[in-house]
Amino acid sequence: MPSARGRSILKSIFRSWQQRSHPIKEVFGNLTGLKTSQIQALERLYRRRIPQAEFCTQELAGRLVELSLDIRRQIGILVNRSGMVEYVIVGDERGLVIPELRDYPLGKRPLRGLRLIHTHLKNEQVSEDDLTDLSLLRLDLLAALLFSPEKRRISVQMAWISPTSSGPSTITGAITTFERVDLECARFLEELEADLSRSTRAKSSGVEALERAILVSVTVEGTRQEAEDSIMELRELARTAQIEVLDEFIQRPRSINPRFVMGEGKMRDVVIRALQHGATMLIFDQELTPAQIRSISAMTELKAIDRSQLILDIFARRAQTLDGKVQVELAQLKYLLPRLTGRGVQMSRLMGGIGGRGPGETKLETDRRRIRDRIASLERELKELSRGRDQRRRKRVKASVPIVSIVGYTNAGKSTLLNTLTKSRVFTEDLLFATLDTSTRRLRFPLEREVIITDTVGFIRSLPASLLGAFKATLEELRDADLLLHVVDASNPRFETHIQQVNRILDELELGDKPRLLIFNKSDLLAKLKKSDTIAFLRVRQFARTCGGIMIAATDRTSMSPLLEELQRRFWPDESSLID
Ligand SMILES: Nc1nc2c(ncn2[C@@H]2O[C@H](COP(=O)(O)OP(=O)(O)OP(=O)(O)O)[C@@H](O)[C@H]2O)c(=O)[nH]1
Ligand SMILES: [Mg+2]
Repeated sequence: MPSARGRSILKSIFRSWQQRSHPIKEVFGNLTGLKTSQIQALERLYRRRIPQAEFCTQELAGRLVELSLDIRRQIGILVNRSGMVEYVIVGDERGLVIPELRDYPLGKRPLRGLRLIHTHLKNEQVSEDDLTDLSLLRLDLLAALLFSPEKRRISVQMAWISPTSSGPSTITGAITTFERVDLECARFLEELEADLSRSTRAKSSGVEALERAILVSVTVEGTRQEAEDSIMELRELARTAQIEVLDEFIQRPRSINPRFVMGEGKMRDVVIRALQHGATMLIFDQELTPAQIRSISAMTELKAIDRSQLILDIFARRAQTLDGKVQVELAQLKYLLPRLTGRGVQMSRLMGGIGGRGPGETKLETDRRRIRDRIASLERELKELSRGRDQRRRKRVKASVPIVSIVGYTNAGKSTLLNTLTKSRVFTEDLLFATLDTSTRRLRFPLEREVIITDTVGFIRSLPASLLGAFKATLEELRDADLLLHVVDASNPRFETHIQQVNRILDELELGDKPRLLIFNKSDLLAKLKKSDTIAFLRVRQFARTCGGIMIAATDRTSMSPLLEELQRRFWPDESSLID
């Protein structure tokens, strides 16, 4: 549970988003009940300068304590690396709320460039809430000025973020008298920042990932198991996009927070974890609205994207042919259009995707109108391309060669099957969405018989509507198919969900009544599955038996016979076996 103060920090940050601009030298916090002279005294704190070598002068510390005792509230100042006071904040007896640090965005730096020096009226030590502020806001340093009226002396306790073997964590120093603080401030911060940068880099070494992400799933529907399966797939998608996944969070609240999707407490945990691991982005398993993306990235100072955008991004990387490229750009623009509100920053945040592979930097500045024009022109181009496809199709239909289309969940082994059957070399890989473009090959049977086989883009749950729309053109070819080979990865314990999802998408494409043959692929891995997940193994075997599915290993040519026989039986039922 976040502490009361933790919550109030978040709330104050939320609130301050709405207050777009503020006069620079305003005193922050609740000033009600203060006399004008007291407010003026607080405002005068903005004129102070601290020499770079010191964290705070003794004189200024004395003044803060004095004012604090006068108004009986905590007072804090945020000081930048040049020793200038950037924020003066008034709290209450027990704490203070740091405003949004708009002029000090974090960017890629490990520390904010601001230190907090604040008074503790009751001589209490650095608290949990202090440490939360420190790590959440990544302050350079936090100093509590403690004051005991009996001794009439100021003591100091400091805390800072330090790299440790398990990631950055907060260190709290001992309480000491002001005179005995021995800190060469500028150098200390410089070295600390360098150490933190080094440790984050070292942690993420290995595969040079473009981004480091924390996955978040927030759902009110379904079981926990479903959420876990789905996030596991999101992890695979991230891997395909060469994103390093650092951690995952699943939250199943009673209702969804409309602004941040996850609850505020969870949000805080996520941000702290992001800090610890040096994450650069959050990926949500659920679709986010444009407003949610904006709120979350403003709040966390991390890029936030959803599953659809991740899939779009993968497609953008993978598109090879003109057809594929046109379709992906079309899908990206269609995804973007309703999300444009006309502000440059928001646009680039959305378009940037991962490592900025949106439809191009110059297009970022184009307005809705131009995007619409572009969509129209891409659609024309696509129509042109599909005309060529139509002609080829017509030829095939005329030649009355049976057409078999391979469909199935992504990574099921569709392209491998096509390759093995037709001895060709369509690109296959153990990543999602290896295939974006349909490939067509001939499969020859003896006695001059042949069928045409097409490989298609893999399906996935929550395929973004814009993508499905864009790929409808290529998937049009499925309409001509005499038979759909629905390839299932039998070694995947979630095979049933995959089958359902594929069936659902086929229905959506109005292909529900096409003759279909279920192919259970990767049978070579079943022995392993039997050991690791016996129940899944029994389920898949049972399923294949009851639905008349054919077990194969697409990587092994010799396992193809039952499939070839079945094809032959379906297309040339009168012929006796042609297979050797
Ligand atoms: N062990 C084993 N691996 C297989 C088999 N068939 C395919 N694979 C592997 O599964 C991975 C995915 O194969 P692809 O043929 O690219 O799958 P796909 O269905 O075309 O995938 P997308 O194009 O991404 O939708 C590759 O690493 C293949 O080598 C099989 O029978 N056994
Ligand atoms: Mg493929």
